This record gives sequence, structure tokens and C-alpha cells, in this order.
Amino acid sequence: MLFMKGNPDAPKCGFSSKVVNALKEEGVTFGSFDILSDEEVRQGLKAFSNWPTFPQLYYKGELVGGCDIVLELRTDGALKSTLSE
Ligand SMILES: N[C@@H](CCC(=O)N[C@@H](CS)C(=O)NCC(=O)O)C(=O)O
Ligand code: FES
Repeated sequence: MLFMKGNPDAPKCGFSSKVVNALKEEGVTFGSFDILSDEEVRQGLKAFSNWPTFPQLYYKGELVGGCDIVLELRTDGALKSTLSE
């Protein structure tokens, strides 16, 4: 599940766009939520996850990371395996 700015067809921030592209290129299917549509979720999720920024990618209820981490995992060739453990 990707909490992002905008949606996968129309990301509203470069960081969210990069993660969408990385997931699509790896052939990962994912759900998404536009945090710009809900200020309560936007602020609440940052507090809940103790992670100050978006995008936030969750897998099996746990935070995988934001843009830097997702791109790093992909560079390491570990993105797909991380998301199918
Ligand atoms: N280094 C971050 C970049 C993401 C980032 O800086 N996001 C900012 C600007 S889009 C953010 O979410 N700020 C808090 C907010 O907009 O609520 C990452 O790896 O994900
Ligand atoms: S909305 Fe400005 S950097 Fe993401």
C-alpha cells in the first residue's frame, strides 16, 4: 500500500512519482491512497509511523520506507523480493 501525493496515474510530487515508477517497472501491483485528500491521515500517519514524509510504502502492515529507501532497494535488486516475503 502506497501512501502518496496524488495517485499512480497522476502523482502530485516527484518523490511519489519516482516510487510509482519503481514499483511499476518491477511489476509490483499495489494499492494507493492520496494523502493530499485527507489532512487527518496525512498528519496522523506521520505520527503513527514515526516517519516525517511521503511517500510511505507499506507491506504487510509495516513501513518499508520512502522514496530513498525504495530506490535503494531497487538498485540493490532487492525491491521485488522485499515485497514478496
Ligand atoms: N527523502 C524523502 C523525500 C520525501 C519528502 O521529502 N517528502 C516531503 C515533501 S513531498 C513531505 O512528505 N513532507 C511532509 C508533508 O508534505 O506532509 C524520501 O525518501 O521519501
Ligand atoms: S510536494 Fe513538494 S517536494 Fe513533494
